[in-house]
Amino acid sequence: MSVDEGWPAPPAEGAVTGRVTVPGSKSISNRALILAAIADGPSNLTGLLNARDTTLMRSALVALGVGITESGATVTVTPGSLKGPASVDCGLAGTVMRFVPPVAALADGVVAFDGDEYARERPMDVILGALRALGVQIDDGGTGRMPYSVSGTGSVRGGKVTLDASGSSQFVSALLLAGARYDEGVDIRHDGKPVPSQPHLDMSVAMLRERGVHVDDAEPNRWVVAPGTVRALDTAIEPDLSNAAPFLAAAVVTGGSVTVTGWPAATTQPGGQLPEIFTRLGAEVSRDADGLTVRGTGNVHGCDLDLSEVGELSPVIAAVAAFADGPSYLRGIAHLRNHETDRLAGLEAEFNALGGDVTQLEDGLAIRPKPLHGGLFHTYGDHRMAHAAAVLGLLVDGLRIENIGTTAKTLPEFPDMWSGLVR
Ligand SMILES: O=C(O)C1=C[C@@H](OP(=O)(O)O)[C@@H](O)[C@H](O)C1
Ligand SMILES: C=C(OP(=O)(O)O)C(=O)O
Repeated sequence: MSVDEGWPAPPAEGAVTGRVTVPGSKSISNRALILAAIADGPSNLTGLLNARDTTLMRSALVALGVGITESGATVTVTPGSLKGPASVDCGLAGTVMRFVPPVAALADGVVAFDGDEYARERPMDVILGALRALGVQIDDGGTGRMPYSVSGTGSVRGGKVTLDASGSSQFVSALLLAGARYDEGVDIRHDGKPVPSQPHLDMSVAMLRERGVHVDDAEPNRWVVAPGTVRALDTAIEPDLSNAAPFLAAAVVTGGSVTVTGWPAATTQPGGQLPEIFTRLGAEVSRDADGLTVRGTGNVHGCDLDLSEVGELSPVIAAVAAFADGPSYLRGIAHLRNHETDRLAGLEAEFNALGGDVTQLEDGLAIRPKPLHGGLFHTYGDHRMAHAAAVLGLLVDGLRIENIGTTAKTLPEFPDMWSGLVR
């Protein structure tokens, strides 16, 4: 058996300076694919992310009977009549394991879902329970987890459903995205602690409205999707701003300057909050026609940050905070325990193994900066743990990243792009 000795994280030789172009947003790409698959005609998608999560989404939709072809930079999605039997591999993709079952419910036949070993740990009970309440037959052996199968009859009644989406916004987005195709549409109420990741909910609603679907989200914790057609739409996908985060962070911690090209003027991505977050951490942010530029000032400030809306940015922010002039508190992110790994436990364990002082809070992390030493940083199959490790490795000699290949979940080019920027 070969032992993974880890990818030597390139140390910064000085201030990291450069320009980076990141590929398409995972969250927009997978929503665009789902919505195109249930639309009233073919859609042409450009700038679609090509990574493990989008490949899994494409395969899932093709297995259900959707046509997907590629010509140059354009991916054309042609809706077909949705049919089982089919098997869907979800890998570790939350957007596949949560967003595809509500679409599979519209298929005629049985659709079986499975995924990576750790995917079986990610909660599914809320979305499976909601689908049952909307009239869908699901078999999960009573576990509320993967593997499960959805037995569709070609249509879904839909209607009212109450759920607790405090564990993941994806439970709500999943129903929103397919709901217009249900006979009665869908009327979702959330009952529980706050739903995280508001930008991702806004993204779902905005993308539905762009395709002519009527969504009423005026009442807090309630979303009503009218039954109707999802219009086909040719779409250009924005760059993935969450994947831009580690590159910008490199400027923050080394006192350098990094520009991410094509930064959208307006966005529903959580990364839209990065300018404000990096400013609070001590950096200077500017934008021009070329993109967004973050300049490190030589000082990183310890901060108390509520990251509940932007949880997926937390690992990289934690890495920046490890070099701050005082402690930082990252709050509102208890749901990170449900991500690709238990990110709070993972960040605590791995930072502390390098000599750090990180403790889990009930809903987040306390990070007290300390001198760190090298070692093997475990990623737990989590792309964003690898991003965090790479940021640490800029200033910590001898840091090696176990399974750097895990970055292929959303950015297969990460190791090359990172080495290209840092060296
Ligand atoms: O809808 C989406 O595309 C996502 C929603 C968020 O999930 P949670 O609300 O579970 O954090 C986010 O963290 C994930 O990376 C992508
Ligand atoms: C939480 C994440 O992914 P997923 O879509 O698998 O939930 C993430 O990318 O940070």
